[in-house]
Amino acid sequence: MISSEYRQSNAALLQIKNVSKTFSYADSRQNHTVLNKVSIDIKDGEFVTIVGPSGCGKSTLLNIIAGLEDPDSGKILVKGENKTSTDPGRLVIFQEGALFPWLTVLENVEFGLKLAGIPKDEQRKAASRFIDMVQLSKFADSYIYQLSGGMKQRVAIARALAIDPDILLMDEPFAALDVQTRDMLHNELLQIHEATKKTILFVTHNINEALALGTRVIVLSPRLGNIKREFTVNLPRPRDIDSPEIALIKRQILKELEEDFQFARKGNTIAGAAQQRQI
Ligand SMILES: Nc1ncnc2c1ncn2[C@@H]1O[C@H](COP(=O)(O)OP(=O)(O)OP(=O)(O)O)[C@@H](O)[C@H]1O
Repeated sequence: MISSEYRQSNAALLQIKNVSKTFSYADSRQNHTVLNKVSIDIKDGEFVTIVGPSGCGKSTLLNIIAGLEDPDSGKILVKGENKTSTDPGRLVIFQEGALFPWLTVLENVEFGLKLAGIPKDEQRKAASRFIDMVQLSKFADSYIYQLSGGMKQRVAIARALAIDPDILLMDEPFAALDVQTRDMLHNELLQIHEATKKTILFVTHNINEALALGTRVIVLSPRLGNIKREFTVNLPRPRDIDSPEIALIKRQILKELEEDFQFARKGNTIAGAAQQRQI
């Protein structure tokens, strides 16, 4: 829960400060610097999308923010507090919802609440509220294996919301779904954002998805291991992805990424780029 003083202070809820991460490989002499001093401030209630080509470090950044992975240097601050491990205040929803197939929808959503020691009747009340919010009330007693991919992702969203995190971290949660289901879930997620005012950080390699959802779109570059450019999208949502305004921003994003696509096609890494600059 965020205090009213904190809301009034207008400070960033989440601060990513100079985060760097390099992976080394036993079978290769080359290291791969995926994130190179990345800094982002996110305010309470913002819906920020991060877009970038496959392999640019989106998941690595999200995992570091969630406390699932350690940065080599840099810090993650939430409400000004340094965070170094996972906690229910920062929850990730993955592409595969990571649900328990042997439990029902209701039991899955109640699970985290049970772990948090919430009394049984409150568990039921909170779980039912969020199952209703993702429009799955009729399926509360269904088992996960009986659900479609889109329904599973709705359960994952309900389960995360029930725990009332400060920040919802979403790692390409709709990437495996068909286009119609994805569009439907975009609209549902926007309604949920409107209703709950949760802070959401959503990563995707899909520019349309980033532009449909985000009030701010951050373009991550694998060549820089950092932010290439940031766009504020001051257009009402739900948005018409084919509108001239969106098409204009999309062209700008593609232009920003063109260099990176060429760079990635050559199989380069940031370490390689640094070496090239020295030559
Ligand atoms: N644990 C790890 N060990 C070694 N290399 C890793 C590890 N995790 C990620 N990488 C490498 O870091 C780079 C960035 O990976 P990451 O998954 O963060 O990218 P991404 O932008 O999320 O890609 P995608 O859109 O395909 O999911 C990739 O080259 C990947 O192979």
